[in-house]
Amino acid sequence: MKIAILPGDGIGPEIVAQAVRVLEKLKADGLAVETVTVPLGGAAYDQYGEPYPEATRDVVRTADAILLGAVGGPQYDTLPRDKRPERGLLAIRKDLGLFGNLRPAMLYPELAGASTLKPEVVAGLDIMIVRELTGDIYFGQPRGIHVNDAGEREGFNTMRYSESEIRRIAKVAFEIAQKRNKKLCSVDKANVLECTEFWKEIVIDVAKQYPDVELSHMYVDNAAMQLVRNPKQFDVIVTGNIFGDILSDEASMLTGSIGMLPSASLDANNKGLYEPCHGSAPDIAGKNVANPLATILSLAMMMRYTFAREDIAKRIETAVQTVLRQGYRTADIYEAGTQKVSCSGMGDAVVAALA
Ligand SMILES: NC(=O)C1=CN([C@@H]2O[C@H](COP(=O)(O)OP(=O)(O)OC[C@H]3O[C@@H](n4cnc5c(N)ncnc54)[C@H](O)[C@@H]3O)[C@@H](O)[C@H]2O)C=CC1
Ligand SMILES: CC(C)CC(=O)C(=O)O
Ligand SMILES: [Mg+2]
Repeated sequence: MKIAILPGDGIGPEIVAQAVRVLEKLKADGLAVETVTVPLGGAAYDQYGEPYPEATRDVVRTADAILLGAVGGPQYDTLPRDKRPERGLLAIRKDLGLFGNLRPAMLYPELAGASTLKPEVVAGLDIMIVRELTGDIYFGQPRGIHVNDAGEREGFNTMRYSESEIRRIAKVAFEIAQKRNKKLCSVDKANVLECTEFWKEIVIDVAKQYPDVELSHMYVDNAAMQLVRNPKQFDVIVTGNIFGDILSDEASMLTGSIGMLPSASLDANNKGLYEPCHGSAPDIAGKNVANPLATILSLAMMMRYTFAREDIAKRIETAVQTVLRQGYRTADIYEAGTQKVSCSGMGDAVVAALA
């Protein structure tokens, strides 16, 4: 397993260090793992003047899988736009063709009290959000800030999806739905946006190849509301890049914290980049208080999707469940009666539970 490690910025290095400790434990137990650490985002800009430099590109293109922390920070917000850390993240996703972003929102029963919803509303919650990751308004041209014909400054972005982009992500979502509860909800804003009206039309067409999957459609505003009203009505959600970005952050709070939500970003051959759904959390960076579990759970997803090692994925996920059962909590999921631990303290507990 050739794994590229991209710590990134803010809390990135702290949380990735804990996942690397898990990897080292697996290696000590006999797993053939080779890692190379390279910068992305602000860290890459600091070293190379580019958020996705050639040195990083060369390594990630030949790696089997990539583990990323997060990128970004206020110190980079005034850079020219193409130098900003977030552009480096968009660039690596595009460069590697990582169009399929899986974001599972699952409630560990031990965290029922940390969820923002009542325990009876979230008990057993297990939703898979399938977010398209290399199209939509995050990539569409034209984009920019200019002076318009009326002589006024204007900002603009373009929401675009080609038929093939919609078909391939719909296929991913239908296949995941087939392996789960055969229920797929496609989220759009087809009532006002042509781009997502087209999305809906193509998803309906792809559905003909999956007659065993029950397809429904929901406008994104209603979906945002339904997620906090009755989240268990959803099993698999498929949506575009921006709606999936927003809905997955929302869904994370049902599981207790954004620090619990892992992700896999896959190409057509299951080569993948694995990262927590959250950002670089500059407000808590360098304090050793961030929750590393989303990153550790992303490593489990790597074992499952890229390396087809369900046994190792389960071993990591069981270790996470064990530490939660033992009562260890980082600050974001802390409740009275549990034991507060630091980011590295949580890493210690997970490594110990892996034994
Ligand atoms: N995939 C990535 O690399 C992403 C990068 N970003 C970037 O991250 C920077 C900060 O963005 P924000 O909007 O503040 O979002 P954020 O997700 O970094 O933080 C939002 C809130 O959640 C908390 N939080 C996030 N992860 C946590 C963890 N593991 N444990 C405990 N608390 C956690 C933070 O402390 C903060 O209060 C920006 O530069 C943004 O562009 C944002 C989202 C994704
Ligand atoms: C920072 C953005 C490029 C991405 C984002 O928020 C995400 O992928 O969750
Ligand atoms: Mg996001």
